[in-house]
Amino acid sequence: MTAQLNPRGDVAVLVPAAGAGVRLGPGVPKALRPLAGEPLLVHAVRRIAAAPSVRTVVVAAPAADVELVRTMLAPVAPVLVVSGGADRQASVAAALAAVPAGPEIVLVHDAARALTPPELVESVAEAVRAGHDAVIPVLPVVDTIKEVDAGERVLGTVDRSALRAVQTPQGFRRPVLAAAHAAAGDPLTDDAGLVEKQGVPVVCVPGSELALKITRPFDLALAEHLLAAGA
Ligand SMILES: Nc1ccn([C@@H]2O[C@H](COP(=O)(O)OP(=O)(O)OP(=O)(O)O)[C@@H](O)[C@H]2O)c(=O)n1
Ligand SMILES: C[C@](O)(CO)[C@H](O)COP(=O)(O)O
Repeated sequence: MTAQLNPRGDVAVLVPAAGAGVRLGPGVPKALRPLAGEPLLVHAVRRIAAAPSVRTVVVAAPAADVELVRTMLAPVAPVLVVSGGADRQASVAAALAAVPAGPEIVLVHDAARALTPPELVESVAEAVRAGHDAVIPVLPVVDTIKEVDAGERVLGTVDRSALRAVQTPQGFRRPVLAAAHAAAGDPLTDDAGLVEKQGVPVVCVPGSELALKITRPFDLALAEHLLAAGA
């Protein structure tokens, strides 16, 4: 039987969760590290599953932890779990290959963005449903940005008014994401980048500060505080 959430939903969410978390410091793979007593991945999947449009969730887990992740997520939501790859792009490709027939909108969402609210999942999906091929949530850049050389000498100041910090979930019409991954070459850091290479327009929607990527120890501490404050 296919693992399904809302059978009337038109969205599949791919959750790359196979990263090591090197920048977070030594320990188990990042998606399995505890945040307020539960693994990051549990927080992430619980919020995805609360989005009414979501029909299918496919998690790309660390290769050695596929069974562990299946057991861990069974009480949270019906999900498919596959083995992730050597980089994020390979993990997304493995999850994409496991999406059953049905959903015509595919979102890609980092397990590391564990506090992302279901409303952001819905707003990205809705923008794809409204006719966009590819949609990314973004925030304005708040710091002054300098370009530097290899010796950390400043070459100049970048005009930040045209820059955006990109989050996930990133949403795509399913054939658009499939074609972009089929044509993929060297790994890129996000799926929109693959789609851009195909010449497909990518549009932005407002992101959420709660969708921060837990990357360094400070981010984990911040996420703990946000949860304690009711996020
Ligand atoms: N081989 C990989 C590498 C990353 N990811 C996932 O891609 C997301 C974004 O990656 P990032 O936050 O950079 O995680 P890590 O690669 O684990 O971080 P680091 O570079 O610090 O090791 C994470 O949910 C991570 O689990 C993945 O599924 N497979
Ligand atoms: C996809 C992403 O979350 C967009 O900001 C990000 O690029 C992934 O992080 P990584 O550290 O580059 O893997």
